[in-house]
Amino acid sequence: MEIFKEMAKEGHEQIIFFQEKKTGLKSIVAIHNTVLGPGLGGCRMWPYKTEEEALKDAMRLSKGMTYKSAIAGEDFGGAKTVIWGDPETDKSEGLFRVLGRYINGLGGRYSTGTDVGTTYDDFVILNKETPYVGALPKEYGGSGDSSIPTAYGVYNGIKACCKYKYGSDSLEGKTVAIQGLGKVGYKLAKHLLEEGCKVYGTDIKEEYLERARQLGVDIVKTDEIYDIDCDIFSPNALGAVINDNTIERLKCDIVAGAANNVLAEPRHGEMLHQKGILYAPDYVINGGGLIQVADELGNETYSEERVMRKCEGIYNQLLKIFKLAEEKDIPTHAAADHIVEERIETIATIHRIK
Ligand SMILES: NC(=O)c1ccc[n+]([C@@H]2O[C@H](COP(=O)([O-])OP(=O)(O)OC[C@H]3O[C@@H](n4cnc5c(N)ncnc54)[C@H](O)[C@@H]3O)[C@@H](O)[C@H]2O)c1
Repeated sequence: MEIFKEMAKEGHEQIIFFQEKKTGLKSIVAIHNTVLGPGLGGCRMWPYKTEEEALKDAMRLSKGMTYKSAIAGEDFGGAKTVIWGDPETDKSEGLFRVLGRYINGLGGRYSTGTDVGTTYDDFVILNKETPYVGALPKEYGGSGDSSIPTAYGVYNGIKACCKYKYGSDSLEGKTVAIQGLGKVGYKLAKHLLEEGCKVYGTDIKEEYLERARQLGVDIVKTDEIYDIDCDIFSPNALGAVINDNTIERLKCDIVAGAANNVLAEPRHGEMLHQKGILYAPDYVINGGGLIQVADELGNETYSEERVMRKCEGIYNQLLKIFKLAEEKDIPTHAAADHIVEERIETIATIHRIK
């Protein structure tokens, strides 16, 4: 991979490689864009097959964070850390403390937090070496479980989709198929059932199925979720679930859920557009967690009320995106990208004024 060429193509500002022999740390921090503010993005730990795979993932994820932060109206840029290692076997106090020291050396240009393969406990350790970490548990002065605002944001986003598609944001009597009943999916199901939806759901973990069943969710087999005749299909488990195989099967009007990178490729957003299925772009509707961390890091005191209010703002942001997509006759994900790029350009212009 020609790193400088790839950085220039995707617009990355900086990539930092950290290693420390004793602890076995091999880590990459990719800072994509800091026009709006310092880089913000979680830390993923994954047993990548190659160095290049780790680097590509850091670059892809950091760019995604720029877009997520920008569309949420936050004054943070996009960045991400990856640790090249197995979260089951390679974690240690030393590893997270040395990473904390290195991140501290960036002087606030980047703040981190949890992602796939890392936990709150890892960041309580890392926090001993740097204050540049968000979403710590409440007992450690952090803002706690980010799935609460994320689920609330998705719920508000689904209401916006219904407003646009059906002319009313009432969810009463609507049928929703939820893929993944984990932290976000379960809380989302609760919001939807409270508002009179019929909810189908699936997961691969038996204990999650049982607690959802008790809530009133109709459980279906994992593969059946794509075939449910429903108003809304809500992916809250894996990425790339909107692809050539599934699009043909979907019997819904709306796709709206928390999962990241829902579209296998951008062309699948175009395919949904052609089929008349309204897609709530993932990085817009699942911004609740980012909004929470940005509030924790960007203010002297964290305010849960402020975060929940901002999550309600996802409703209007989506309506704006849908309107633009309609005006330009483009897919909704492209309309969201357009708004992000416009905001970054505007703020860059403003920052030039001294
Ligand atoms: N938690 C947050 O604040 C947040 C914020 C933004 C985006 N997201 C994204 O939302 C999604 C859900 O996040 P979460 O925090 O609830 O994670 P989670 O791990 O608690 O839940 C995901 C669930 O999906 C289930 N699952 C895995 N494979 C499945 C399959 N093939 N079919 C059905 N279910 C399957 C898992 O068993 C798990 O219960 C993830 O894609 C995550 O990246 C989460």
